[in-house]
Amino acid sequence: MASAVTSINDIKVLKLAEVHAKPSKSMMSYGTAGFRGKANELDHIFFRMGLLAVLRSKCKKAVIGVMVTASHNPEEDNGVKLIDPHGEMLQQEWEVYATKLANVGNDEIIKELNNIVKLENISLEEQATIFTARDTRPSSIALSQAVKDGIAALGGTSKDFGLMTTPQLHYVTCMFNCGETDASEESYYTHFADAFKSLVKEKSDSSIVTVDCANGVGAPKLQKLYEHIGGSIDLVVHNNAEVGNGKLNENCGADYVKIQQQAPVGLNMEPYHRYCSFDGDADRLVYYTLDSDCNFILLDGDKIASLFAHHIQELLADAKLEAKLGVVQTAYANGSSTNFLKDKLKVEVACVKTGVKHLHHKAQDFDIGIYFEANGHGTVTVKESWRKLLASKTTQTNEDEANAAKRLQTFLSVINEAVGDAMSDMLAVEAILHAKDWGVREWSALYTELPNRQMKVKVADRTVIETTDAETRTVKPSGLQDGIDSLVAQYVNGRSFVRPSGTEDVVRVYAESDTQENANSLADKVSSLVYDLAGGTGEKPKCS
Ligand SMILES: CC(=O)N[C@H]1[C@@H](OP(=O)(O)O)O[C@H](CO)[C@@H](O)[C@@H]1O
Ligand SMILES: [Mg+2]
Repeated sequence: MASAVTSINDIKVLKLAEVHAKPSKSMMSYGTAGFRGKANELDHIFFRMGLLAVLRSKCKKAVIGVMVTASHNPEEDNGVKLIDPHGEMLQQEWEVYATKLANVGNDEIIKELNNIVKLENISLEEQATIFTARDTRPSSIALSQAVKDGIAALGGTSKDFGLMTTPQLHYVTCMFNCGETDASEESYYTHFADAFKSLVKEKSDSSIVTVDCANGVGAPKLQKLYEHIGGSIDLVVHNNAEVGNGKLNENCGADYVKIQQQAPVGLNMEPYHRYCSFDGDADRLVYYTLDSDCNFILLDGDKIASLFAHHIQELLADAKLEAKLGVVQTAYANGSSTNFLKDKLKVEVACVKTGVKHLHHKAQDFDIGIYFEANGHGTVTVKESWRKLLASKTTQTNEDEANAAKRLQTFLSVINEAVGDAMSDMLAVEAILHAKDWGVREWSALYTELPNRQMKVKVADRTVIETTDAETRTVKPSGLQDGIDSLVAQYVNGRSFVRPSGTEDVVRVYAESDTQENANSLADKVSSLVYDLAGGTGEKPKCS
């Protein structure tokens, strides 16, 4: 353990800050999921996030996680995010400190740190422990070291878990702070594999799942999970950089499949067989298959949320249990999924801004909150008070009701509540399909998506676009929203919105309509409008 400190050791911090010097022009902000950018421009940010994690740990008197990953971004990028004690994303007020600390000159670092200490009333005598982990990017090793240098500079202790998926680091951070002092990667596998094996005792004929791991950290970790699961499921790992020569996220992974609406590279699909994709740090999951005419069918985050809601609702009814059940989505959710949840299942649906921190927060308003981004990032949260109610139901005399309560309890234990987790969500999907004796065909028939299209527009400065109403409408630049409104009015079931990305240097355009042709055409027209009114650069984007 490092010795307690009563004031910031200026000399030590400044010496290491020189080693991890900030390029003079660099200005970055803590975005949708932490800092992201070109890996070779980020060294100072990682060092400073090590510093910040120490203050956060002292402030919360708990272990804090720091994950080194840029998720679905290209291999050349990297990123860093802090994980709060219960495995949640960093509290939003601290994102402001993170941005400030990332952008000050080296000479102002000490002032900024002292400022946070004062504002948050942090006792520097507290011990600080930080868990770190990284994805498979070549740059991640050196950038993890920069984080550890930051931790050491402020006298914190770091424990490096090495290669891990993002949800694994969330899980071990949460478990350790909940009192499981031997929380480890191994305890992650044991927990989820045991939960799955008690839900699925025998594999069914249709349970071969081919998993595209995006050539990322998900591949070796899924292999390990599979070793713990034994004979309950057949998994085939595809796009594993350890055995092939594929590049991280290149023409593969959940983001590629969702946006391109096509299979990842090298996958030969058969009608109605089961396929899914993780993203680069394995916190997103999408399923897909082919129909009998070999049309590509995507079962994305919206379909997963709908399947979860359908199943949980059934178990609640069987157990005769009341619960405030809600689903949280973003504007990217397909209109048909929202209608299905509201009109067919009669479930409350909330729409919040993009970024799981917003969804997670809102989900906690419900006894059982299911949240998913359409891209496949999501999970289920359960209120502690309601969990107790469920536990008491499992011991009631009515056997059928008690058994249904037990099934729900076990189902909830296969979910990683701390954060969306591709591996645990995949187990949850497989457990539901097994319980219902469904294949992808039955699952996909829950509702039919409205055709949609997403596009990216490059502009000189994406901050010229400002949004409101959970990012569904723009307020700046002037004329853009009016233009979008009049285009949307020309399409049957038209819907479109634009927002600056928080992880890439682009403006995202989303469009939905009655046919794919119309969705493409609306997306093209809105993209062109963004290009003209928001300072587009390079070639005008076109999807059709
Ligand atoms: C449309 C879309 O998929 N946006 C993604 C993407 O954020 P942007 O702010 O849109 O770049 O990355 C986030 C982090 O992974 C994820 O939470 C979010 O859903
Ligand atoms: Mg990710």
